[in-house]
Amino acid sequence: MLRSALGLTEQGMRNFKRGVFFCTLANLMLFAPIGILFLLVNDFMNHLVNGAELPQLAPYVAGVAAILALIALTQWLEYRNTYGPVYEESARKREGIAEHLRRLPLSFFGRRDLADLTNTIMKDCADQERLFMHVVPQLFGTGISTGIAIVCVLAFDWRLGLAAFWPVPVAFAFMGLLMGLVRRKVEAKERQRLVMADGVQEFLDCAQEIRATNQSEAFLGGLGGKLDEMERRMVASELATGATISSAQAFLKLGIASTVLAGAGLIVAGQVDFMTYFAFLLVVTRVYDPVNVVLQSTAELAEMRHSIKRTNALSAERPMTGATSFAPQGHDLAFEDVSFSYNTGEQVLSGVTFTAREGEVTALVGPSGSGKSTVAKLAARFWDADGGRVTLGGVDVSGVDPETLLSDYAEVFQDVVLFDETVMENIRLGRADATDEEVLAAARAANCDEFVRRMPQGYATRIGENGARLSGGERQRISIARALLKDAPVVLLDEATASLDVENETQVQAALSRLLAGKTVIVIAHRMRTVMSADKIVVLKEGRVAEQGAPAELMSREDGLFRRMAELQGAAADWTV
Ligand SMILES: Nc1ncnc2c1ncn2[C@@H]1O[C@H](COP(=O)(O)OP(=O)(O)OP(=O)(O)O)[C@@H](O)[C@H]1O
Repeated sequence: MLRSALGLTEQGMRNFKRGVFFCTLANLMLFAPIGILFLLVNDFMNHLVNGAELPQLAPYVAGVAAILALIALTQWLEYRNTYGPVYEESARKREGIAEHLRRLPLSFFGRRDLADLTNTIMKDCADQERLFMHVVPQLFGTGISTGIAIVCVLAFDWRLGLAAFWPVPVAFAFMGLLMGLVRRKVEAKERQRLVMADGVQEFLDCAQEIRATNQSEAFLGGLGGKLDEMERRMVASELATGATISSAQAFLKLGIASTVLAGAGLIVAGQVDFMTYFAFLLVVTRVYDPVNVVLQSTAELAEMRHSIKRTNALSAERPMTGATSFAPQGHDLAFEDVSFSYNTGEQVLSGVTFTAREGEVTALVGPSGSGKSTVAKLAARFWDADGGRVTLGGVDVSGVDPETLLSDYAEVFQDVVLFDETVMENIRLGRADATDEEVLAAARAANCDEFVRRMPQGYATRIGENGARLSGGERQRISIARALLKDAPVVLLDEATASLDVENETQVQAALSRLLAGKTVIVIAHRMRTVMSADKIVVLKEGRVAEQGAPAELMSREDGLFRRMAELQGAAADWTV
């Protein structure tokens, strides 16, 4: 319960308990000098009032030295049990989140906006790291040690104890009453921070389009508005937090006054001796400091609660799981009455049934938005179908672990993702254990060799963030080289569109023909040449299979849809064939 509220792993909780223990010990040790001072003053009073011997200072000095050593030891133990383990816990948590994200279905990434997700991984984890280092163990430790001190003091003299400590519950009750308001302000600030981060990310993502359409000023104006709102929310949050804490802390000061008054009254009535009164005055000057710390930290907890809630919500997302042993009978890929909708609820595929056979090229054609890319995504279990099933070699892919399944797939999509690494490493992504020779062979087969050798350091050239220095055709050939290296039995291919020039297109086609030989190929076809040379065509329209068959067969249908499309190709611009 507490572990989940604090968002800790099991090991983290064990370390946390140790941290709290040593923090409590360190705090209790800080009361010890008061005890020594009390004993010393008591001896002196005895000497002055009763004529007892002048106390020896040596034992007190030794006592103080021993206590200082003990304080140093307990603080060192507290430090060791909070700081180091917090870094480890933080690393564990980040690794856990990364591992979890790896297994989440793509539907999750569609639902969550990326700025929010980045915020959770980076800022929330860092916030928790800071708070678990500087605030939470100290909050618990101080709370416990102060509680122990209060019980001891009450046992010593309950009347003076009450006079000293009555403001403590009042201050906490006051905090409790206003915490709802503080939390709301903190959450509003955090929401606005996300809006802000979204705006900045959008600006960076669309910088080129914004400039091209002369929208920079308008866009920056909008961003400025979000920044102003952020500032307002931050001020409101700081104000609510600060005012609540200061007011609660002000209550505590009343305890000093009530102790002085009650003590004076009890002395006059002869119910308390001067030394007891003196001891209480010493305790009162010391005991409110840790309570102040607790009050301060309680407000910080409001912020932490928000960030823990978000990391916990992320961890609670259900990952995609499945069997890690996968033994398909061949590699025919079959869609059986498949229906599917994205999170929006709109039906994207309905009753889709077709088989892409091993050794054949199956071309998907249809208007923009008819569901071709969605079919390709379902084939590789990037998403799970809502109805019907997708099978590979007779095995339902929804029962197979996504990573195991994907080892049988190679994808060449239009939006090729490249990393700011060397060309060699970008190709090696196809198969991590490939040797340099194998990478070079794949690059040659994908017609990358010529343009790579023209680069300053050849295969050792870094290609810039997302391959910014490469043309569309070059990027696609790198992606084909990756797929060749992987040599998976199923290839999903989203053909490049008109962005390729003639030379590039010829090179890409030659590379593709090597990649596709003997594989189960699903191609989202954009060129007539590909469509006509496919073994089978599946025509999609509004998420349904309108027609399917060999190109010649579909062309021979008098009033067939595909035939009409092919004939009207020039006029019907929105059909991708
Ligand atoms: N991640 C997503 N979330 C919500 N809806 C989506 C998502 N991806 C696609 N869609 C919707 O699903 C429908 C089918 O899209 P899909 O990309 O499969 O079509 P397509 O035939 O490949 O289109 P195009 O030829 O333009 O690439 C469209 O209405 C699209 O808006």
